[in-house]
Amino acid sequence: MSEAEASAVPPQSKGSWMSFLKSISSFNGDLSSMTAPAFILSTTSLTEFSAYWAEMPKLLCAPAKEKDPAKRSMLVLKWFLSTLKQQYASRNEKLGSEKKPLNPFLGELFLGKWDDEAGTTQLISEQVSHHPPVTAYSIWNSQHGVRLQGYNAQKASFKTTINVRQVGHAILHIDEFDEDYVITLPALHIEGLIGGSPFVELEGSTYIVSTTGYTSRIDYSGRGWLSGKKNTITATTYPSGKGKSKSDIIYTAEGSWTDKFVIKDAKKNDVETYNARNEPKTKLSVAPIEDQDPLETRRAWKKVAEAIQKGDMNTTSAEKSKIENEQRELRKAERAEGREWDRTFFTRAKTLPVFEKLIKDVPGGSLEIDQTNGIWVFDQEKAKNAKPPFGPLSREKSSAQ
Ligand SMILES: CC(C)CCC[C@@H](C)[C@H]1CC[C@H]2[C@@H]3CC=C4C[C@@H](O)CC[C@]4(C)[C@H]3CC[C@]12C
Repeated sequence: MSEAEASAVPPQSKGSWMSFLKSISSFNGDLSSMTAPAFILSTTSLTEFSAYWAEMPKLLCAPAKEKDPAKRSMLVLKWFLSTLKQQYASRNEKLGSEKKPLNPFLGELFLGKWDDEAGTTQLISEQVSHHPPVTAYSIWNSQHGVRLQGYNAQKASFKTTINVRQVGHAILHIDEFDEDYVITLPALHIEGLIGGSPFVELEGSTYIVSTTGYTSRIDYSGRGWLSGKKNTITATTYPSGKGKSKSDIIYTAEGSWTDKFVIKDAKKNDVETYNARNEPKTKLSVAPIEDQDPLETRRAWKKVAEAIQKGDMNTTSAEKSKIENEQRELRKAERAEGREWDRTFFTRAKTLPVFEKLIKDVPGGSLEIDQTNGIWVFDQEKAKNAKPPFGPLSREKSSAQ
């Protein structure tokens, strides 16, 4: 980096930033094992990221009201594209750069709900694995009969920058039509590392494959690519399955996932426009910390978050160590008793039939069970029986009255 180039690295952190950059050029792929300088640490744990899927509940629920399956797949595409800005650019916008999230402990929970014109939309997010780190979530709106569930892990590699491939998927279910949409997750890399203000750029392609017989493919590109513009997306929706042709495109989407995009039909008429800058978000409500269970993320990480906020690295690492030691003890006890940590809301499944069926339409798509410590599904029984203060279901009831 030239002297003249602007740097977001605080003067007193220059040295630690340089050694951090050096250390990642030889790291082993486990993002959680990376140690980073204080100014780049986030006070938010990855379990909270699941909320990005539904900060605009209206868009998530919109497909459930559409009778035509082709239009429904277009509305699912619109909702998916609308989540990208929250997922991949919101820390940037709020904090000035991407930051290193807290690495969730096994069993960590994040519970909340959105109340707005779409009714109540519930969120349950749980860290279902620590080695490798895997976060599972279930998001549902009973009034509209939509349910989203999924889980994800990250595989990182270093080649000029941090490159991250996401392992995992999301599945959207619409009750009214008893249909499913399997959603794959984009690969990303980090830009702006040298200057100390990292941000995410998406790359490659992802798919939304549906039991209705329509597939959307989304292509991501950035500055160095054909379009030359950052955060570019182009997508097409086409019929899938035997005897169908991918070139029989029924919808296209084009634009930017942080700005505007347009969806057109086969006759090139605009059918939907979206402006990420204007779209109103609904605030997620989370129980006050004192009412939360000790497994809930904001309660569990409170002291660490406060120490990070103050820039107090000694307390940060002391409080982090407390959590890590406690976790080590728990694992030790489980091993000694020959059992495994009982996840609060999710269970391991042997197979995932819908996924296996639909993923055939995704080039190279597979469950990669070995990368996620299993197949994770939301367990309705566990959720029903969850005792307060977990009771997101009881929280749902009390709020509906
Ligand atoms: C910022 C630099 C210094 C450190 C790198 C931090 C890494 C661990 C961060 C940067 C961007 C982050 C990703 C940003 C967005 C998402 C989408 C979400 O649905 C799952 C987690 C996932 C995939 C994050 C995983 C962790 C991540 C890859």
